[in-house]
Amino acid sequence: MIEVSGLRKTYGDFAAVVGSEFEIDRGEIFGVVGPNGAGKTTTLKMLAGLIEPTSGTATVAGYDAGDPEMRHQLGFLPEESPLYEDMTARSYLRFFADLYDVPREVASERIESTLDRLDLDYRDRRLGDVSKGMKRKVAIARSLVNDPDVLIYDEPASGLDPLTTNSVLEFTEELREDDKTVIFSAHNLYHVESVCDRVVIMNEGRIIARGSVADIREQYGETTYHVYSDTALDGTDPTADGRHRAVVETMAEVEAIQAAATDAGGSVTDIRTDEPSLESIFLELTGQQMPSPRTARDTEPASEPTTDQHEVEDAP
Ligand SMILES: Nc1ncnc2c1ncn2[C@@H]1O[C@H](COP(=O)(O)OP(=O)(O)OP(=O)(O)O)[C@@H](O)[C@H]1O
Repeated sequence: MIEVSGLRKTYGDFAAVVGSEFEIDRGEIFGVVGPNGAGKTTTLKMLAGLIEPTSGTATVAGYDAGDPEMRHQLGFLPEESPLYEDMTARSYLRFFADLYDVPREVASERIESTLDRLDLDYRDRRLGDVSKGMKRKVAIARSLVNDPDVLIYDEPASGLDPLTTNSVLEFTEELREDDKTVIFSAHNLYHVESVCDRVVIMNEGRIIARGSVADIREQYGETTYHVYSDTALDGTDPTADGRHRAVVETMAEVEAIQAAATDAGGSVTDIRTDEPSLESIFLELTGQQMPSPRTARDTEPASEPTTDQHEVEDAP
C-alpha cells in the first residue's frame, strides 16, 4: 500500500531524511518513532505529497506521493492542526466533506459515526470553546471524511492528557478493522508498542532499527534470566530470603544451573525473565533519553540541531 525507496530530503547541505526504505501492507499500522529532529515529520510530509523529496520515490495506494489523485486516497493529520474556531465540530466536518464532494447523507452518517467512535460530545459547540483533546479528535475525524484507504498521522496524541492519549491511540488501532493502512509518528516506543504491527526507529535522518517492538527488544536489548536455587552453586549469590541466585543470559546456562542443582541434591525453585526496558533500547539506539510515557507528548521540541549533530550528506 505504501512503498518507499531511497527517500531523501536535504536542505542545503543538511540531510533531514537519508535514504529511507520501507514497505507498508494494506491494513497495517506502522509507526515512525524517534527523538526530536529525527526526520519523522519530513518523512510523513513527503508521503503526503506536501514536501518534494530531493531524491528517491514514495508511492501511496499505487500513486506517486506527489500525484494530486493520491490525495483522494489519503487522510493526513498534521502535527499542528488549527481548526476554524468559529465553526462547530459538525459544521467544520461537513465543510470538509463538501470539499471532497461527499454526498450530504453519506457525509452526515460518516461524521456522526466517527464522532460516536471518538466519544466526542459537544458537537454543536464553537470549536474555539472546546478542549485541546476534543479539537484533536475533530482533526482526526476530518482525516476520515473522505473515507481514505491510507491515513498519515503526525503525533496524533501530541500534548494530550493520558486518558485522551489512550483513547486516540485505541481509535487509531481500531482503524485496522476498517482495513485502513495507518502510518504515524511518535516520540517514543510506548505509544506505539500496543498499536503498531511494525515500527521504524529514526535518528538523525536515518532508519536505525525496524521490526515489531518485540523484534527490536530481542535484537537490541538483552534478556537476562534470574535463576533461584535452594542450594549454593558456583556462580550463585545468596539472597535475603535464604535462596541462591544466578543471573545468566541464555537458556543453556539456565539448564546448566538446573543440572548442577540436581547434582548437588537441591533444585531450582524459580526462574524469572528480565526483559530489556524500552528506555535502555531507545537510549542505546539514539543516544537520547526516551520521554516518559506520561509526559512524552507534552515535551516541547528541542532547539534546532546544528549540522554538526547531523550527518552532512556526501556530495550529491
Ligand atoms: N524547511 C526546513 N529547512 C531546514 N531544515 C528543516 C526544515 N524542515 C525540517 N528541517 C530540519 O530537519 C530535521 C528533521 O525535522 P523533522 O521535523 O522531520 O523532525 P521530527 O522527527 O518530526 O522532529 P519532532 O519530533 O521535533 O517533530 C530537523 O533538524 C529540522 O530542523
